[in-house]
Amino acid sequence: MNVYAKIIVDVPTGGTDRPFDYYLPEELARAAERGMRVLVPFGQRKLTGFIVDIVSETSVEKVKNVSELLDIKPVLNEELLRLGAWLAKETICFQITALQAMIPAAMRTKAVKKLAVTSEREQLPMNVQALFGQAHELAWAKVPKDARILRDIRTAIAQRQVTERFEVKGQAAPKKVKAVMLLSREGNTPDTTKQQETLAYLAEHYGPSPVAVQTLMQQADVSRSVVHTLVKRGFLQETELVIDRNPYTAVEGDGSEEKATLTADQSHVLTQVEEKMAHSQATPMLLHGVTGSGKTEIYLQAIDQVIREGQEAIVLVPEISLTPQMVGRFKRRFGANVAVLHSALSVGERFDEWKKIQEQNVQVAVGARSAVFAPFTNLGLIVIDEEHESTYKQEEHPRYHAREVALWRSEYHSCPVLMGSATPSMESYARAAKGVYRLLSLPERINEKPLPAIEVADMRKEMREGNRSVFSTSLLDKLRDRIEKEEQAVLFLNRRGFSTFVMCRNCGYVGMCPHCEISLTYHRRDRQLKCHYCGHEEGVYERCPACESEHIRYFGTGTQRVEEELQQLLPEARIIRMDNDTTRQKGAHERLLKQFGRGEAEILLGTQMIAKGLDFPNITLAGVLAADTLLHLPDFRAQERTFQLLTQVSGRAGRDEKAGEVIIQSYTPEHYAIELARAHDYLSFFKKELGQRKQAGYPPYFYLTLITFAHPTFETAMKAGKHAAAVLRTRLGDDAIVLGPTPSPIARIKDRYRCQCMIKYKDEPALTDLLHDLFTYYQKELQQDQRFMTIDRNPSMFM
Ligand SMILES: Nc1ncnc2c1ncn2[C@@H]1O[C@H](COP(=O)(O)OP(=O)(O)OP(=O)(O)O)[C@@H](O)[C@H]1O
Ligand SMILES: [Zn+2]
Ligand SMILES: [Zn+2]
Repeated sequence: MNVYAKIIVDVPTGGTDRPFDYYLPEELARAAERGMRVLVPFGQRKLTGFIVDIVSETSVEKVKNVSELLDIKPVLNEELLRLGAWLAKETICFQITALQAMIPAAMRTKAVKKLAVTSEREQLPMNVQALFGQAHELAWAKVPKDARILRDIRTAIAQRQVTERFEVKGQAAPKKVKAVMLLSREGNTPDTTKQQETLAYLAEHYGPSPVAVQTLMQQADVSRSVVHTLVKRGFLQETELVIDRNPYTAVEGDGSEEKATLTADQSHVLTQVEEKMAHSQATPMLLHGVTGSGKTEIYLQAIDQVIREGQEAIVLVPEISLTPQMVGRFKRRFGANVAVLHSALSVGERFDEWKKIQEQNVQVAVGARSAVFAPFTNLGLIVIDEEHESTYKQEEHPRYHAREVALWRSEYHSCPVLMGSATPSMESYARAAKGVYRLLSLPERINEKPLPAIEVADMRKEMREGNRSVFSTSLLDKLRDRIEKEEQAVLFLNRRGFSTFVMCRNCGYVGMCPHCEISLTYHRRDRQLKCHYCGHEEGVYERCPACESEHIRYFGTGTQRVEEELQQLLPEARIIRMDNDTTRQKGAHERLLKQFGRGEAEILLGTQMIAKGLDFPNITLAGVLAADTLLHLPDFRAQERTFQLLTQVSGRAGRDEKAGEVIIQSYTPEHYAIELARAHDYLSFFKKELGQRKQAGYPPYFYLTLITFAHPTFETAMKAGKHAAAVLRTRLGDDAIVLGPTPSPIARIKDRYRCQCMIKYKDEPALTDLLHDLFTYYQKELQQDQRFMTIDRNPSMFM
């Protein structure tokens, strides 16, 4: 009997967006399974593809052979294959794009796949032993694709005698750091007690083993010069240490931490979650809990129950809250039973974590957006922390929202989804209000600690009274007070809010990108002007290109400028700045937070990245420098985002014994988003905002789909837009509103003019098919250029 594979090949174009039939030669047919990757001849090339089905007949006359199997076992199981088909349909993308999104990047790049022996060589089957010879590792390319060998390798993998690894060129090189080790210098005594203590610490904790200098400095709290002196005097020897680049494997935790005794509110919530788990009900639950109310503790205890039932759990966390601090909480509770999936990991490391899941070595996966595809087979719970975060939406194909994927998987596995937030998204809270989601709530902080008092500083008034600084009098007073009391403060600055551009003060000329309709950003460090959309760079101007005047003003990056001003105003303050510039280096984020945690500074000044997850007892003041900057972005979610951000930032203050205070600086203090954040009144905000959304026809009343056309000539882009709008208007129901085409808010990117159509609708069952038709039509129109048209369903960005 002949066996054929239906294969989705890796060519993301309209014409190839269907399975192609290939013949499976007998020796491959025995090993082949749905969900494996293969190499196949396609035109003149060899391409990778996914087997989506195996059949015994084909209507194709000249079928070609599958050249090679690339996997020992399927990388996509039945569930994920189905999910892929659903993703492609719902988000309007090619099937290959959807399938690729679900596997680790290592499998998509030119990584070299290797097999490595992980046990006694003698235990391996003879033919596998022979294959490895004396080597410890073997490139996959060298493995004969013979069914028997493949089967034996597969058994060896199942028995953990052999493992698969990916090596990515360059990235895989292990990182070396400076280290020291103890030398015995009997009879010699160090000069100072600090030196003595350091040696004692080393002897006790590391014995004769080397330790990284950085680690020693932190753990034993010594300066580099002490270490240096000990080396010079022959007590220590300098050496190098190969360190694990994965910041999370270093995160301690053996799973021994005890559960907290829950408060009555917490118990009530947990009982409801466990009830849904016990009955295998795919109920979506929205946990609305104020900041510091103990939501994470509930996740931990619910997951504990999942583990005891022998099931698995996924925890989604926004990228920026996925700090070692956060991961540590899971590791302390569940130890090695946790895999962490994070984009900060190298491609190879992420594959290693993914494999722990695939090989069922762990029951918990914690990760950012794409962790929603974790290949578990027996899910008992999916948690989405900070469910309102916009980063759960992927802004490139496939443009999926992790929440929607989670809901799909929860149906498949009949398990609940638990979404938590102090400021739920309008969409989710509306669904909860309608009873589509079960609403759970934690209205109070742990131990009835009060939420911090919030004061709004009216910056217009400050200005009128002659204060031209970015700090209100009140904020400055309170900062001085904290420094005196040896307490700490966090200051938040929205990155987008402050000028980072260059302007001529004589003629008003602003440096713009020659390819994109957007001003260039000034990078002080390398004295360059850069475009954040296309990467265009130019040197800073000495004279204005328009009028030749020398009066050019270069605004520093927002936080840097603010730091300088703050230091001038408060010379005694020790400030730690956290922004993209200071955290670019790997591990810098964590190092700065640790410094702050140890009290090495009174003020932590930063961007979005400090708004979340900080849990330091000594923070008693939080300040928002410019609350209005987010408010006035051209986006219907601007108010909602402002409210969320202000609430998050406020949540950082007074989480422990000492009470907290918050100052929000604003030019429009009477705006409801600011006023209601001040009052800690989510519900009123929700109602007010809901009214606005209804009036303007936005979600949760209407669904949105955004279609963007881009082309080197403006007319062509508009023409396509007009055509699409006309088709949509005739084919959609009377309730649907088609807006545009209009030029996009950013009218040109990478030399392509952009215009957009917006569809607002309530119920359009035919829309998905119609969008697919349009997509296919425009794909054909324009052979090579894929960027011509993008379709974004439920968009979260409108630029
Ligand atoms: N039942 C409990 N008893 C004592 N302490 C608790 C309890 N539950 C949580 N905590 C502690 O209270 C603090 C806040 O809890 P947690 O971080 O779980 O809240 P959260 O709602 O997730 O916070 P946020 O959303 O603001 O990050 C933590 O330090 C946590 O260890
Ligand atoms: Zn000028
Ligand atoms: Zn540009």
